[in-house]
Amino acid sequence: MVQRGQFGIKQGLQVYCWVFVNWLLCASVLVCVGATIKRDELTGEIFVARVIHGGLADRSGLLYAGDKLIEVNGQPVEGMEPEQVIEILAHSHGTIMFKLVPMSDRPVNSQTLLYVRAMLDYNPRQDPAIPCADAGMAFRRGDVLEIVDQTDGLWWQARKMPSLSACAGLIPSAELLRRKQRELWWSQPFQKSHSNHSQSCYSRCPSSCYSILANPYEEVVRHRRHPQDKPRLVALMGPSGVGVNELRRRLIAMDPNTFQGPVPHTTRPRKHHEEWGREYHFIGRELFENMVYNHRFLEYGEYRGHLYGTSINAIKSVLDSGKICVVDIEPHGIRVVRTHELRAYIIFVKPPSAARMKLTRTNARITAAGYVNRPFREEDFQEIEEEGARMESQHCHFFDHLIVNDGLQDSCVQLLAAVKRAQDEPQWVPASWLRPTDVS
Ligand SMILES: Nc1ncnc2c1ncn2[C@@H]1O[C@H](COP(=O)(O)OP(=O)(O)OP(=O)(O)O)[C@@H](O)[C@H]1O
Repeated sequence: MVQRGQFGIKQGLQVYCWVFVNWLLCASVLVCVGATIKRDELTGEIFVARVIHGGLADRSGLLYAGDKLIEVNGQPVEGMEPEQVIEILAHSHGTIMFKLVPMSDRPVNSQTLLYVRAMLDYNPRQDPAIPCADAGMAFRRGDVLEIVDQTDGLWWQARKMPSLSACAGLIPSAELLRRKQRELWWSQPFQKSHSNHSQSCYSRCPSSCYSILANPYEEVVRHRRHPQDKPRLVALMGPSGVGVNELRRRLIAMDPNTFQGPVPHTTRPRKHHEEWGREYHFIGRELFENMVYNHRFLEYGEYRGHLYGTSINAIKSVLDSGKICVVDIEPHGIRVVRTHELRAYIIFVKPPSAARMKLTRTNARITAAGYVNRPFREEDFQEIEEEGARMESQHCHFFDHLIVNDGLQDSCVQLLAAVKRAQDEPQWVPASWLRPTDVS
């Protein structure tokens, strides 16, 4: 708890008294005050470097970035190192008195809030460059952050959403992250071994490194689909064998008037009982290859000399009909469905432990492109678990929801609830989806 008082203004000097009750000592006491300080190397003067948004100093409205610190508890601070000032504060009990010269033009805070999704992990405790690690905020890939202050080009202030704490923390700006990631990326090929390095505060992206370099934070907005809008595409992703197809089949079977899969294209000849556009869109190889060339497929492959694929147009025609299109995707399909056009809600189907799968998959069969159809072996469960962990660690920042496919019944209930939320409730979506002029 803190009480404060403005003691006086004299010849441009202001004296503030801060009384701390139930004082909690932390490594850098200025974190309690909610401000960081810096020293002008030419003059030796100490300045308030930044005021942490929502912190004590900010809420009091008494300290501003740029104010010159003259005395702390009666001790002149000019010429001191910032650490020495912090030392004085650390030994203060009950009352802290600041004497300072306020900066001449105190800024009016006119910043608009920005929301971003982090595309990488960050740990201020492992970042030697951060001005004050205690004031830093750790985050993980996929976290949505509210950027409350971008005054400093290198260090932003942010809160993690949903925001429970009123106080913001320091995070590296997009520009600083781009710089750091570039340095890290360039330095890696010249290092002999990766195993004995101390862990970096910026975890290097394992894939699509270039796009993460360009955009370490993706701007997002909270958006609720209008009832008249097309439904959102639902994309299920998971390691082969986890049960993605089973869940998709069951969802569609539960309510075929609401859910539908896209009709695939194939170059194989039509059988007499098949109808064009019902089982498949039957097309010639030349047209199929042309569609591949023009990136019109979410995915495609060859089986016994014939091409098969799921086209973007087939997905769009389900959505245009007002039904919720449900597809399964591989990791490379993420960028195809995460667009202004398809606006996919991505659900990761995560395997339970190999031991749990061994118990629950006793009657299950592993199938792969018509070549394999056999009961699961113990090593299959191990592989599914490992592949699931790999997928999650590499792509978790793109997942809107995660379901652990343990019991099938329970997973179906969870899936249905998630799909309903995706259509009816506000979700964080890339801001570019709502700006028609942006290329997504
Ligand atoms: N939760 C579950 N409990 C028991 N069996 C399950 C569960 N989920 C899926 N299965 C069974 O596991 C087998 C594999 O599932 P499915 O074919 O859906 O895998 P998949 O993830 O689509 O893999 P692939 O992409 O290789 O086809 C099927 O026999 C399915 O019925």
